[in-house]
Amino acid sequence: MTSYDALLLLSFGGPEGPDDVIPFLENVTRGRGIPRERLEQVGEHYHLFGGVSPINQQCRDLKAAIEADFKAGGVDLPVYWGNRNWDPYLADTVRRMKDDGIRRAAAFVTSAYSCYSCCRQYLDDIDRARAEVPGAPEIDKLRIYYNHPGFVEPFVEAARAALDRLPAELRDEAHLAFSAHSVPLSQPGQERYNAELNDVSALVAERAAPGHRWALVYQSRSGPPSQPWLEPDIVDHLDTLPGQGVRAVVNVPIGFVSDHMEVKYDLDVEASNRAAELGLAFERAATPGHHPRFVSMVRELLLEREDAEETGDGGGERPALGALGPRPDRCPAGCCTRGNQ
Ligand SMILES: CC1=C(CCC(=O)O)c2cc3nc(cc4[nH]c(cc5[nH]c(cc1n2)c(C)c5CCC(=O)O)c(CCC(=O)O)c4C)C(CCC(=O)O)=C3C
Ligand SMILES: [Fe+2]
Repeated sequence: MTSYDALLLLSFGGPEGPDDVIPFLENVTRGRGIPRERLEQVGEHYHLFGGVSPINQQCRDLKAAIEADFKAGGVDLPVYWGNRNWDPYLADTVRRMKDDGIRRAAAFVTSAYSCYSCCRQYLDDIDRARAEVPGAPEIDKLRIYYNHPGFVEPFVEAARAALDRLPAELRDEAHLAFSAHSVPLSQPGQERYNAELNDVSALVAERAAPGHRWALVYQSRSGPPSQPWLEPDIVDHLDTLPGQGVRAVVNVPIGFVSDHMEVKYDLDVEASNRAAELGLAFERAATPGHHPRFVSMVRELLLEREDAEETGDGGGERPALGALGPRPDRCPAGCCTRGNQ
């Protein structure tokens, strides 16, 4: 028996053709003070890929994999999918869930960390969508999972695979550059975000490439230059490496769940081109995507939540690797808002 009657996959959304690009970017940046030139630049990244972001197909693949895993694991729940910034918009999905008679859903968000953009903003999305739909189901976000074995293990495997793709004579000395989406230093939760990223990067480095040098760096910053964001940027970081005798780099996009546009352009085009200019061998590790271990984590998080409800506390096993321990089962009121890290 489960106390939930559906799983909601909640994601960012992305354009699916050239005409979607600008309206999508306007949705993402509404009220956020991102310079117009930056929007046009980012629009060009999407146009290089025919105006199609990979993220929606990745959500379809993940949804199908979760459905298959639920079926095999004896969890008899429908899976719905809704986005913050593009069709299927969350409010439309919530309306459909209500029409289907769903009363209480658990939400799995395609973002693994704590910070305003990663967590609170999705909670706000849920509140806003529910407010638009009278009689909307209750929707509970599952816990933050950046240090869950189901997130860490696929990265360890992917980092090893990327190392193996390097020329054999450079493999043993390769430098690991872990990267995550930058956020403004003014963003609530950024210190915690940085600490979580450091913790899990250390873990993946130690397991995939013990003894190798590594660094946590950032990418995809978008604010005006006057505004401080988390640094260093991956491209600036690459520039420093040849001077330190580094000849090969494995880039692990530890901040992301799937190979979406920030990975396909900012890493596979921009960072990879800079590495080539610098004469560095460069391999980018895959993100979890719909890796079976990542997919089974979704079921484990759901069952863990149900178990906690039955026993009336956060008890039971809550797997978490690294030094920081599991995040609270439910985000405390005000987490990742100003004044609360
Ligand atoms: C922390 C974080 C994650 C990771 C957590 C998570 O996954 O949620 C993330 C993911 C993503 N970011 C994405 C795309 C964009 N993010 C932008 C802008 C911004 N991101 C920010 C932060 C993050 N973003 C911030 C602080 C901004 C500034 C505006 C604001 O304060 O909100 C912009 C505007 C243009 C620009 O880049 O300036 C775009 C197009 C896509 C979709 C890619 C695709 O289409 O495949 C994904 C998954
Ligand atoms: Fe973003």
